[in-house]
Amino acid sequence: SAPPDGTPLFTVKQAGRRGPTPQQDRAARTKSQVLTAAAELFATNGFRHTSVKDVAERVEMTKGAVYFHYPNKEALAVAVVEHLYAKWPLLLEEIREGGMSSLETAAVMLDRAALAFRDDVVVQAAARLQLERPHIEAELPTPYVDWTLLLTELLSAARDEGQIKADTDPAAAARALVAGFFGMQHISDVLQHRADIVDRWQEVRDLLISAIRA
Ligand SMILES: CCC[C@@H]1OCC(CO)=C1C(=O)O
Repeated sequence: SAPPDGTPLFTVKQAGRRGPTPQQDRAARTKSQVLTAAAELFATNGFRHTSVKDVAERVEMTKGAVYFHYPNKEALAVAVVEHLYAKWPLLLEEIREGGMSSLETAAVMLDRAALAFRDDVVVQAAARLQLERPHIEAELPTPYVDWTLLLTELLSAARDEGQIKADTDPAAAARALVAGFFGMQHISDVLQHRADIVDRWQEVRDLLISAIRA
């Protein structure tokens, strides 16, 4: 029922609203701009040839404004790589809503990953940073393991659902798909700046999936 002083209920709810304040919104936008600028520089020039000064200049902010969000260049690299790995559970959730089979879900996950590696500069930067990890003094997430686990689970379900051969080893097939995808995206990047990644991925995918499909 309405509050005793007659204030419409929605005003009271607005007053207790837990959403971000305009200041918090602005800080979140700035932080995102800084991360994207760092990703663009990491993707193009690599970790060692990118400075916090370069990032600040790219977003027309002071170095202090960058340090407010990220204490150093290594923190920027960690944030970029963490952004890469945060994408996949959300993507899996979205694909699962489509009600596809486990095998189709695995294939579509990697199809979408190919598009992300072609179009998303944060993903491109994360892939380069993972190759440069020996020169980055920070704890970066271990590469490949998330994908291998995700695909192992999907292929185990696909085997149980009769979509792939009963004698398939899901973990071995998952490792082959991750290796195939990683190698494919790396070669496409070196030779074609990933312009042909979708075609190259479809070749790898069709060969590997046809080898295990029931
Ligand atoms: C999906 C294949 C693996 C994927 O390819 C590039 C890359 C960057 O390190 C990956 C990862 O860490 O999982």
